[in-house]
Amino acid sequence: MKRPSQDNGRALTDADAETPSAHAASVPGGPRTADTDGSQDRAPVVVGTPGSFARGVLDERHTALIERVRRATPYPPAHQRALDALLDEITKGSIEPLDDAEPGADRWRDEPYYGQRWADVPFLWAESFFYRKLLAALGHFTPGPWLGIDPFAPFKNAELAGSKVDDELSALDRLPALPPHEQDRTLLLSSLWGNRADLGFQLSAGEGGLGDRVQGLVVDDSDALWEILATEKPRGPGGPGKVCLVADNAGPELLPDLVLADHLLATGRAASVALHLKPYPYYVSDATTADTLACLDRLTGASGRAAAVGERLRDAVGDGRLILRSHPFSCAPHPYDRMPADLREDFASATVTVMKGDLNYRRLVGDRHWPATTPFAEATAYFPGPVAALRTLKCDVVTGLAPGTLAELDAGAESWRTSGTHALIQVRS
Ligand SMILES: O=P(O)(O)OC[C@H]1O[C@](O)(CO)[C@@H](O)[C@@H]1O
Repeated sequence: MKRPSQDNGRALTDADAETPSAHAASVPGGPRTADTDGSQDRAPVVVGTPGSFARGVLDERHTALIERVRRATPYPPAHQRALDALLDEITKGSIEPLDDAEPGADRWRDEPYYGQRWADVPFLWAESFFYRKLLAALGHFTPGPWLGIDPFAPFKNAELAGSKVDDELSALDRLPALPPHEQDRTLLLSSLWGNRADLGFQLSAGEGGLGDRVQGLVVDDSDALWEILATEKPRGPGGPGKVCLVADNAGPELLPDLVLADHLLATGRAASVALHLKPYPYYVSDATTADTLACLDRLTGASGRAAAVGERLRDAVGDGRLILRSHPFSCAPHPYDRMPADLREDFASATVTVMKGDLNYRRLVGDRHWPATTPFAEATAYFPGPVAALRTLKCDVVTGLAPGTLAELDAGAESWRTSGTHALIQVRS
């Protein structure tokens, strides 16, 4: 795999990345090359035919996930039967609405896709509704003994307890030896690459595990992000403002996100950080409030600098500088251009909103077949304030690539869009 040599005029050097080689994990269907197919430009991604990336997610990841969930927790017969019915529906049937008795079913009542084949509807909608139906099958919202039980908790807990996390937390002790700008960059990249810790993605990574990450970023607008956050800029009367950090995965991704949040607070880049979490378990490992509290415990239970970060963050929750939010729209099956007014106001009042991960990226740019060279600013023009995307590439959708970068990527490993080996930092000021 050749490395892209430049993007937006910036050299793609990245001393912090692990390795220059890319061993691409195989992704069913491989990438769509919509930019060479004018008829697909800007069309929403639909699940589509066998061989497409999206279809592979539905046919392979979702079916595998049902079996993993079933094995991880001893569910009673009614739940087992509901899982069987869901498996049957997604493999052979058409989309059935939620049962009228399901708590919160009214939120989904007016969706337009019931009765259609799963293959024929927007990918974003199909994935989101699958997770909602999985929770319904397991009684997650139904008053009773299974209310609020997270079916993904066994996987999340195992990952958070792992020794890889110990290593990453102890690496924080080496941070003070770096000059300030390198501390900034190390923590930003650690949050970015933490996005590979996505349990849904790992379901299809195969026995070889995740491919090696590629040195350098396909787009690196990090200077623009630090510029937005610059402490020496003239400030409003209240000094530094609020940063919205829209979290993605729990555990090994959320930990570096929390460390970054602490760094923004401690260095005066932010007076407060609003951490947007999922209101319920979603996309396997997406972070909820419970996952955040588990990460805070993991930090405070560590030694050295990690423990100090954990204590500071606990204090920050206590005095309102770290604000935990879980807006219902965070689990909605729609792009952010349909966000409700209260969420829009939250993002509009932030110095910058940092969107973590692949799904947030898809929702930010609308999960469309954009030509990959479409400016990121164009795809996010509707967003109510400065916005940054920190994402490893795990789906077909991408914007903001320089033509030369795109040509180099297309000449390399076929799966660069979906293998999680490449990453980007994009900013719209
Ligand atoms: O955790 P992330 O980075 O949002 O990724 C979610 C994953 O799920 C997908 O939406 C497909 O299941 C991919 O885009 C991505 O691999």
